[in-house]
Amino acid sequence: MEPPAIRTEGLTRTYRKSRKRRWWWSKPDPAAAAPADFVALDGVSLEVRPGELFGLLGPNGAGKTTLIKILTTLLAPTAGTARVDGLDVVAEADALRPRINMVSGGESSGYGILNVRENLWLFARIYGVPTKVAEERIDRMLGIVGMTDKAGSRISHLSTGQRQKMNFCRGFITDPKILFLDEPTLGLDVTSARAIRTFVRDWMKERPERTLLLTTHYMAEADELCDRLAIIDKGKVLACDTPANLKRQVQKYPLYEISLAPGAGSWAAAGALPGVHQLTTTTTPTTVELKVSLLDEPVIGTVVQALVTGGARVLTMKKVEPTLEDVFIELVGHGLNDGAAPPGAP
Ligand SMILES: Nc1ncnc2c1ncn2[C@@H]1O[C@H](COP(=O)(O)OP(=O)(O)OP(=O)(O)O)[C@@H](O)[C@H]1O
Repeated sequence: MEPPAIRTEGLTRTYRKSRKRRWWWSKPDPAAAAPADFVALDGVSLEVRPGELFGLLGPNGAGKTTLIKILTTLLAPTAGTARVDGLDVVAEADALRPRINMVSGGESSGYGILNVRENLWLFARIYGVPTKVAEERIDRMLGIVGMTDKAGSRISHLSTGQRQKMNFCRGFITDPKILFLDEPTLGLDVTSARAIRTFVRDWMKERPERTLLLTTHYMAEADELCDRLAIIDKGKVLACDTPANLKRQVQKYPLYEISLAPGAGSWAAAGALPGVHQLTTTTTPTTVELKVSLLDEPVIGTVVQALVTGGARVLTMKKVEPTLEDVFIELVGHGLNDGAAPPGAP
């Protein structure tokens, strides 16, 4: 039987916290405790099947990159085990490396004095891809990201987004069995991000044995692309399922979006009403957006009444279907992109 594409058991990674800086004239304090290690990954057990497009969804600092670095042999775990394509990422790293590839949206790899084509060709040759095949793949990939006209440009002359697209091409040129994409569309314009998503989907369909692990902050991207995904926060996996099943978990709570005029009144009382399950707020330049999930449908009347009594001016209100963001809020207590901010009062 084919092994799982990725399997981790109790995977843990701690980082050593640096000691507080001490001036040379100050005396060492023998009572000062050594700083505790920081746990970036905390006992993660996951299984990704061959052929899956699997997502890791979590806020900044959740541990996604740490996990990807361990799976791609760039970082050793502190405890636990990880196998990729059946191979142990520590003991069998050399055998594993030719089968995988990794692209990180934020990285700036490549040689500035070489042009785009030369950089990609060099990388393909390091992986042993024959020149003719490499040339064909380079042409195809540059076409997909709309950079055919930049093939002869030195990478030191590229914009940040163009560099990122070149790196994206690099990930596919070796035709890896298992590919790791860390935030592939971070900061790209809408059209480029859409082209990349379409390509990723087509690439997966082309050969059923390919596996792709993707991290993203973008809920819609995770929802659109991933067969299954793990929601990760503070180094722990909080949930792992298909996007549809995850959303089903929160479907039992009727969900409303309410737009308020900014600066008018208070919504704090609404969040504390009995029957209100969760209330989160987002402030836009023109409105304050409330998202309220309820234990029971009729509670919406009480919520609106509390808002009006508090002096808030309701602009629009609609019932909505849950998104992955709502699953995340349910699990973590705040939105993916708004830090640890609790539902707040004005
Ligand atoms: N080399 C390091 N030394 C110390 N702490 C580190 C190191 N690398 C990462 N960390 C910490 O480990 C935690 C997890 O970081 P990681 O980069 O894995 O998160 P992430 O989920 O990829 O976040 P982001 O979405 O912001 O990229 C963070 O709190 C980070 O500060």
